Amino acid sequence: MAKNLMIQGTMSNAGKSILTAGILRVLKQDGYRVAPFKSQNMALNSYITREGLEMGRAQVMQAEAAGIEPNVWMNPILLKPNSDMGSQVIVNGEVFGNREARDYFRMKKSLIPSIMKAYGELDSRYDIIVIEGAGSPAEINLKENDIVNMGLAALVDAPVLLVGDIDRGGVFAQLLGTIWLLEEEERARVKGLVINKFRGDKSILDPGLMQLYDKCGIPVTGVIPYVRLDIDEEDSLSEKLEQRTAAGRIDAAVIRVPHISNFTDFGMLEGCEGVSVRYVKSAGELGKPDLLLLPGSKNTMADLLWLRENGLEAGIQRLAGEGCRIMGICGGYQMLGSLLEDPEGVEHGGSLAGMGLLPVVTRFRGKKHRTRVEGNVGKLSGVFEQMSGTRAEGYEIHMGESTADEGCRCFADVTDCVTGQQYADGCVKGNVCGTYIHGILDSPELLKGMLEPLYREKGIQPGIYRDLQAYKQEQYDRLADVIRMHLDMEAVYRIIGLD
Ligand SMILES: NC(=O)CC[C@H](N)C(=O)O
Repeated sequence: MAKNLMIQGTMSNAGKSILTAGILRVLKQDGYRVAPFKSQNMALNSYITREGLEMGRAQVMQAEAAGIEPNVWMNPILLKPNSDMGSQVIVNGEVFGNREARDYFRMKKSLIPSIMKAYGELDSRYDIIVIEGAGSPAEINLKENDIVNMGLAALVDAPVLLVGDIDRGGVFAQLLGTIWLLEEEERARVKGLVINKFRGDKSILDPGLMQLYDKCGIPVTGVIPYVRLDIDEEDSLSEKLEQRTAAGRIDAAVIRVPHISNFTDFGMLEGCEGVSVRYVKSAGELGKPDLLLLPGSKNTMADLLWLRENGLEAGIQRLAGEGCRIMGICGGYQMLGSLLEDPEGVEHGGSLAGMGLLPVVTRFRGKKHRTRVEGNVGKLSGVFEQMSGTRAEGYEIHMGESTADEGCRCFADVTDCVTGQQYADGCVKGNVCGTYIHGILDSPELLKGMLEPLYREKGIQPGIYRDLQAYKQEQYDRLADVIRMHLDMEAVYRIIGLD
């Protein structure tokens, strides 16, 4: 049986995910077999495992930090909000169905066996499981059916570290308020407090820490400074979406649709020298980019209507006519087509004309296409010629299935890594292309083939294509250094029961 430790926060974005990843990294460096766990995640940024199952990105990042392959056991429930009222509920990697918030709240408890089964799989394989909570354990209106914070801690008998965010202010009230709102036996689980995102002089903070201890009897296990690391975390990703200006010389614009999903697709591009990636929300911001990217969307038709109403669609069509390189990924690819049909009301319902830039019709159906693929880009000409034959790999997550007109060029020939089935992916017409493959731009050869002609046109030196995996590992090691320096790891080992 594994030992465990749970990281809970005083609020969302207190830094639980990163702290969990950092602790996992330190434990891994110290020679333990470790795994992350979060019973329920709410995010549109998901990932497909080797088995073709869907899970949240935060646990993928944490698995990378722990040096192991991501598995749905690490995140048995994923909620993907697809309307103002509700979410698509994914249980153990597969779609369970759409649920309104109220209905989900009622059914939550019935998911405990699935959660415990997933946890049990990790329990038998690893030495230590570091569990991440969600939001705050002191939401007194939600406590009754809790399966993510103290409810889960009790189910798996985990000691808790409670993290507060000093950057947003009121950290003493956050921590004490949370402690005071807990039941006696819940409070007894909290073995240490962590102050996160601290900037300033620690000696000024110290008297406050003493008083905090006097008031609740729980020691402060660490004061973690505000650090800027390049790690795929929901918060930092959302900050990226606010990037508006094109400072680099190749201007890549990503259309920031309201239901944007899988925006990790652009991480590698962001790291290329001489390229600036900006996110565009209105027609006025569109400008004249060198490369226009339409990202995935959890609700393609609703987002297409949004583009239509705010004038962005007309702007994109104008750019297409002017020869701008346009690439749509998944939902973005679907929008570029001629028609979208949703007879069963899977996402939006009804049918809608697409942008008409690719001869493709998309039909939504009840079954999710979910897999990893690998293959090669086809023989392309014109602005995309240099991408021809390059290796293409990544993953697919979509409800819609697209059919391209006979005789038109596909984007890539791929093999489904789960079933072994071979098929043609996507479509290319002139300077517009579309693909279902998420993570496509992480393939260095393909990215090079896309960018090099642009570097040449602009007369600038080709950029550096970094080794994404090595770069990520380096970031996790830097995170571990910060954790070792500022979190009392001896105390953490004691709390885990490994002193
Ligand atoms: N990941 C995506 O972009 C999904 C596209 C679309 N919502 C579908 O499910 O078909």
